Amino acid sequence: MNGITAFTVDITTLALARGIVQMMLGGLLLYLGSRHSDARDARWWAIGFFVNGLSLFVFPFALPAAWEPPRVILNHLTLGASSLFFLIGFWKFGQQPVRPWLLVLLMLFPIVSLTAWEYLWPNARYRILFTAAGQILYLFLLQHSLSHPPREEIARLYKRLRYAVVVYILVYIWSYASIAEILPTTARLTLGYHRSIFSVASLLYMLTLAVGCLTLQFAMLAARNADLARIDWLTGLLNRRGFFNALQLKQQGQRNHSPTSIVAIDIDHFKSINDRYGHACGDLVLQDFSQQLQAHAGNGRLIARMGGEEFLIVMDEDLNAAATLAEEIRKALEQRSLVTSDGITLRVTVSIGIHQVGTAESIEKALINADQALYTAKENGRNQVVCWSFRDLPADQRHYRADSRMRAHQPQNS
Ligand SMILES: Nc1nc2c(ncn2[C@@H]2O[C@H](COP(=O)(O)OP(=O)(O)OP(=O)(O)O)[C@@H](O)[C@H]2O)c(=O)[nH]1
Repeated sequence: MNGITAFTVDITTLALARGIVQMMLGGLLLYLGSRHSDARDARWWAIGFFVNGLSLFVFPFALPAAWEPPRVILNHLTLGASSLFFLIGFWKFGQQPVRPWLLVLLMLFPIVSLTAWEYLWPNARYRILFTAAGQILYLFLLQHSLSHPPREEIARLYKRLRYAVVVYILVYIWSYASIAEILPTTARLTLGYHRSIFSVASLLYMLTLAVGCLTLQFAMLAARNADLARIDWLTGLLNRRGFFNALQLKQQGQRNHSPTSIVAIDIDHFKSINDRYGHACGDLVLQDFSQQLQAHAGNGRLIARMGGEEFLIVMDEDLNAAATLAEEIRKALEQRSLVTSDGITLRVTVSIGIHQVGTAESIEKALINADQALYTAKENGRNQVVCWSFRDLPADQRHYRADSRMRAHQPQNS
């Protein structure tokens, strides 16, 4: 037995086996997509694997010569179509825009290839190479889409999958450059050996892609489940649990001793919105208010809905910055009116307590102090900002005013 026969693979059996395995993995993705609404986009990948499997199925069977043209057409079209489905799947999974013109371009490759080299100027070599050029374009687009992971949790998976695609692009180009006789003779292998390497590489690549798609889908479901535990479903802000987790992570990662301030916010007379207009209107107010909070305080600050109509912002800034932000939010709410689809105009105001964490003060104590300032704001007549350090002043002096007194203020340590 010489070296070449020892490594030669039965390509026909391999193609059939690969087709079957791909279809089974596609079925698994389809099952996953039908079981979880969050995994619905996995169905694009599933269709991709089925259609690609079909392109392999059409070759191993011995058919009469009359069947050759439909077999070639089916092979080229299914190969082209499968790339569309894979790309749509990755674009949707990665929350990237679907670009129809690129899909049309990709599908044009096998169509033009068949029209030109199968019918107008029959040339099997050109036909294969032209369709392969479309596949190379698809692989480049695929690796590009993998450079933008939709979430931090799956960034590593994306990176590894991208490496696999890049390696396959190299093997693919080597293989077709060999077929086209572009490579120098020294870089070429005998046909049987070459085909074996390419078939095995394609098998490994498709298996990697299938396992990668399944792993990505499970990783995304796990990440979304983790979100459910830490994100408030109504407003999309951190919930109480998410807030304390994030606070813990923030404290662990904090190296410098920048000031930390807390802004505690509560919507005034919120119960009366529910009582007067119904719970749905109350929910709408909470959602709108959360959007306002994100718009005003959104950059790098912790924003959470702690329960009911109570919200918290934690920021790495001093009391002056907290007071300015709090007053901005209060004013924005005072001037805002929300009109529901039924034409109901809803207006709310907010009471706010602010506090800068003292150097020797625990965050737990600081949160209680911010809360106390908030209740002082409620007692004081609502729709105002109260600083905890001013709580012992006469009632008309407790709330924040954009005057020099606040700017000169130094927080007390407790
Ligand atoms: N619509 C809606 N209402 C909620 C939700 N969570 C809590 N609430 C309601 O929020 C209201 C809070 O009322 P209170 O604690 O009395 O406070 P308030 O009416 O805002 O009065 P003050 O805080 O004193 O100004 C209650 O009626 C709760 O039922 C929610 O997710 N959606």
